[in-house]
Amino acid sequence: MNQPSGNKLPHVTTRRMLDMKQRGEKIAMLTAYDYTMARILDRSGVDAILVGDSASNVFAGHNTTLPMTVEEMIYHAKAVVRGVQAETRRAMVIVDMPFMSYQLSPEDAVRNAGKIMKEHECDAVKMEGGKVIAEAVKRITDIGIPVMGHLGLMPQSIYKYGSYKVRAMEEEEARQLIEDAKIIEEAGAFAIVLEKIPSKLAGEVSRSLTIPTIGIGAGPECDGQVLVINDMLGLNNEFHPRFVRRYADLSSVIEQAVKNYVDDVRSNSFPSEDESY
Ligand SMILES: Nc1nc(=O)c2c([nH]1)NC[C@@H]1CN(c3ccc(C(=O)N[C@@H](CCC(=O)O)C(=O)O)cc3)CN21
Ligand SMILES: CC(C)C(=O)C(=O)O
Ligand SMILES: [Mg+2]
Repeated sequence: MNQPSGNKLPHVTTRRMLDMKQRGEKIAMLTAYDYTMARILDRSGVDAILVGDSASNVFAGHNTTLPMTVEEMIYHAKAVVRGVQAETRRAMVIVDMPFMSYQLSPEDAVRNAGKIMKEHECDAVKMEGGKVIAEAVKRITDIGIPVMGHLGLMPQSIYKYGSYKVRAMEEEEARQLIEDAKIIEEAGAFAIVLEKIPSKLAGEVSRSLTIPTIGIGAGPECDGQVLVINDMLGLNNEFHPRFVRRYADLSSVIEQAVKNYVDDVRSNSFPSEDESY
């Protein structure tokens, strides 16, 4: 059935993600921040595209994700949604709620989640935290907005941790994480990102939940994986923690192409007659 707007719903839905977990099919997610990249990702068959607040680092050049605003997230999300709509709209588009857009109160969280959902046609929002944000997660899912959780290393809390080291290495924090995962599932989340925690713990959490876990630096026992697109394409080679697998070396490709262009301009070999009117 066609939507009244003429826009299609995504092929991958929260329901489909749950089915994938039950069938043991892994979920492949990547981040994107713009139209061009979103088109390529959707065409390539990725299951979900995360408009991450990592845009703060890789797009805007900040040191942390904290400066990102709701308006900036919406700007990126709109571009990404246009990208998947230009393709088959297969992938789900999930948008990170930025720092301080859901921590203040459940009311504020609902307002901001609603704003993010209303301004474009993304499919879900993502929020970092356990017990503390459970009420907000429940309120947001209750009004019909799918929520993805995010536990383990939570970059919006980096000033509390003081480093990007592996989380939940100790018994107490691991126990807390298992409990938080359960709480976020019960609050209504459809999936949970597990960032930079031991594989064994991620496996335990994945088996204890009905909803899928999406890991980043959390080992092979998660129900899916996510990476920042710039990292996996080798666009910023300075950032290379062990959980990043580099599938391309695009920074070298771009550097060489730009060098060639600069040489061609300087030597007057670009543009040619064919490239002129
Ligand atoms: N480009 C990029 N990729 C990411 O995965 C990412 C972002 N940015 N920004 C938001 C968060 C922050 N994330 C991070 C940041 C650092 C490490 C990390 O492993 N850093 C150091 C180790 C730090 C330590 O052990 O003290 C490293 O090995 O590079 C991991 C995830 C994940 N997210
Ligand atoms: C690393 C992923 C999970 C994320 O939250 C982001 O890109 O902002
Ligand atoms: Mg994020």
